[in-house]
Amino acid sequence: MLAASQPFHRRRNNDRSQQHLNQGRRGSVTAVRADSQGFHGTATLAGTARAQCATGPAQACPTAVARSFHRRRGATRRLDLKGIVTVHSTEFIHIDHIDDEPALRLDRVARSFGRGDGRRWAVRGVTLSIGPGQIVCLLGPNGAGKTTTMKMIATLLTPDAGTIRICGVDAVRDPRGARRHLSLLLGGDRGFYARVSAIDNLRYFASVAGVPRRLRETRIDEALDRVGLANRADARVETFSRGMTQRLHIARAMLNRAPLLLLDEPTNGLDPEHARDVRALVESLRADGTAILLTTHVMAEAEALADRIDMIMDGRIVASGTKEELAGALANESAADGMTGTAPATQPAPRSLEDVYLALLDRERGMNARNHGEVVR
Ligand SMILES: Nc1ncnc2c1ncn2[C@@H]1O[C@H](COP(=O)(O)OP(=O)(O)OP(=O)(O)O)[C@@H](O)[C@H]1O
Repeated sequence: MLAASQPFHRRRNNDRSQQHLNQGRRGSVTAVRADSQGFHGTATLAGTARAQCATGPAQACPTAVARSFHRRRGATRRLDLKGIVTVHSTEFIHIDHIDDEPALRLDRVARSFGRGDGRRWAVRGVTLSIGPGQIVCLLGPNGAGKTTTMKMIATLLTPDAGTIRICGVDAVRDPRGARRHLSLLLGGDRGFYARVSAIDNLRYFASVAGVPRRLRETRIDEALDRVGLANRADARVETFSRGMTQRLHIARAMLNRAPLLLLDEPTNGLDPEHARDVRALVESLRADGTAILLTTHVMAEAEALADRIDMIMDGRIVASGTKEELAGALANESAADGMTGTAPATQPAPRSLEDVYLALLDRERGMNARNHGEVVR
């Protein structure tokens, strides 16, 4: 296994051809291994790239990139190499000029509902980005704007202002193009044909998701296997428990191998055992290089999974960082307030994410109340 971001190439390993895969001036290629059969595994590539496949096809490659290799064998052209590319026994791939482009970038995104006096802002200028293999958790109280943000990213709602780019594609100008790079998991009991088997449901959704016909059965088998439902593939969905249905949702979300996965409360209503299974699945998707935006009200889940927590309140990101960074910022503020006499200097440092979250809520509500008071006076 090659170390992350390590450029590499490989010379003739059999009598077929030279094998070569290297890194460009920017960006990274991670988690690729080579053996006598060629290159295997998952290359996580950030950005766009100029790529060449000189002598042979990239076999069993699931992404648009790899499909382009099949079609344009021997040709050199500009390809989108954002997200994950699984490369098997590729004869010759040369990659240069990888631009750094996160899987998701939101810039001052805003959305309101209603008109005239009844107009209310649900999201007020959210800016965030997520790179490959990163899990960002959007945490916030009911009505904070999490689902509205998710829906805008999923192109189900149009923002009133701001830009959303998914793997470099503008989601407002080109929603169809953006959708090719994302999967949305809303979960719950709905979303499948109850009287149809799990595998036939996935066949239907694979065709809807635009998975090429020749790759569908392999993808479906892999997805069912990965979520532990291979032995229930022919069972009707109506016979599934909640946990099984949720795992089937994840299998569905895996079909198009999107580099960006949106998970809205993925363990909502699951018992601890099934919630643990779902979390393990989410972690394995991150290990593949998938960028994941997650909403949850389960603090332990956010703490266990998130590389970064973006706390949203009243449509704004009010804090962003790891639990330790958020706790540190709160402790510094508390110390500064102690010095100015606006708060006791000896407030205990919040320990769990729940403590941090509740302290941040108190801080924001206190600030809002003070600002409101100033306006009223
Ligand atoms: N279709 C809609 N019409 C009018 N208002 C809406 C609509 N959808 C959301 N809102 C409002 O936008 C605000 C944000 O709602 P949103 O569902 O995004 O919050 P949330 O953080 O996902 O909440 P929860 O944790 O309860 O799911 C709320 O005040 C909500 O009432």
